[in-house]
Amino acid sequence: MKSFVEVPPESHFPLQNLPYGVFEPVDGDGGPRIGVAIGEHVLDLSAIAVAGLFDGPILTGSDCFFQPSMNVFLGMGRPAWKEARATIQKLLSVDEPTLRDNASLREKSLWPMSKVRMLLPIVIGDYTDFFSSMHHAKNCGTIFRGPENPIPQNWFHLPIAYHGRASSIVISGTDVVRPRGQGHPSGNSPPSFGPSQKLDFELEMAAVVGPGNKLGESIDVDKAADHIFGLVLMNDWSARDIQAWEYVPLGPFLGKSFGTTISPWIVTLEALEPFSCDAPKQEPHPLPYLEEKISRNYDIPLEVWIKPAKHQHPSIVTKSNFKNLYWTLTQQVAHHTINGCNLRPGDLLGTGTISGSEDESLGCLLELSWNGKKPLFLNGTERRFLEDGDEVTFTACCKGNGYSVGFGTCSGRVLPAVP
Ligand SMILES: O=C(O)/C=C/C(=O)CC(=O)CC(=O)O
Ligand SMILES: [Ca+2]
Ligand SMILES: [Mg+2]
Repeated sequence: MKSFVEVPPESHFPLQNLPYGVFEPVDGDGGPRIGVAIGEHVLDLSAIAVAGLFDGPILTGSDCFFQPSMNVFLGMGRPAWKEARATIQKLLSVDEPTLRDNASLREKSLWPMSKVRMLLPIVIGDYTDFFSSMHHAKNCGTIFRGPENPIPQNWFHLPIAYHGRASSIVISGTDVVRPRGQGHPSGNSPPSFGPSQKLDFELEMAAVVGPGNKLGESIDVDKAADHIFGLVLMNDWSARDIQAWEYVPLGPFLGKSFGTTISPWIVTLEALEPFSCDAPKQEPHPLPYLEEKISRNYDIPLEVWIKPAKHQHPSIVTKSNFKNLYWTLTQQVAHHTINGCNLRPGDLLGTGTISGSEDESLGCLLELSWNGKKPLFLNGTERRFLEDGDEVTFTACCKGNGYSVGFGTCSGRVLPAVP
């Protein structure tokens, strides 16, 4: 499978991937539109639609690619997604002359990535964050609540989550301002107040919801995959000092809601299919509404890099994998809707921090530095939590036979707190 558009060998975006995003030209030549990444270019789907090349039964005449966000297309569901993928894959392939031999259409529709700015691809009505890595749950439980019973009893029976804040989700490349807030009182003194002293990243991925469900109805776990369009990388920036003081008994609030960063390219479940793998065995057995005929995970290697302000190069701080998750995406969707809560196209479902079992595969600094007790070294520089000027970058790339299906990067730099 090869494209007439040049794809460098290490590219995350060969013809097998075709992730979706929303971009605008940097020179101000028109507004936001939907595109698909191919090598170091973006294919403008609005230009392809204007040329009448989406000519299948569902997409002919549709306005879904004339939108400034993906939501309309997301709501159309898997038959439309399959049709679009087949059309785009054919149009970009090396033996297909339609676009390859049409210089004026290529000029209008293929943008070098250096000439575009990526935007949030979806209007996110609601954002939920799960807690689905057992290693992360165990480590956080030990740190916050003690080693006796680190994982709460409910954790093995349901995918725990909290409702996150959608308004502060930003696209990769956006700076994040260090939050201010209250921290634990020491002794008889009042709570402390000021810039967070324990700012952290959380290595997550997030599912982008396609068609939703009606209020009052629920989504069957065996049909839940049809409600998931694809995945992005997600950094759930977390202020551990604010979180530890505020979260009893209602859960995370201001320690998380000041910022969440996502990567711009949504990699579809179709593109991830070759990397699907068995999900871990669940013991105790889940209740019937969470029991699925086929329980799958994806083998997606993940990395986190930090570049301190004064460093020339970033240093790697952890290597994890999506397959470390205990609860599957489909179980998360089934659980989210079992009470009749409605999901809507464009909703974002964070997986929770993806920690593995090894010291080198932990998904946040809280775990890596064991709440600041044990420093990490970034090319000689000590880190317990994030410092101003640190740039945190996540990346993920599945290795196929002679090709990669990658996510690009999800990055953000820490700015000092407002005085
Ligand atoms: O165990 C706790 O008290 C807190 C855990 C988290 O902060 C994690 C959270 O946001 C969910 C996750 O990312 O897994
Ligand atoms: Ca989180
Ligand atoms: Mg956050």
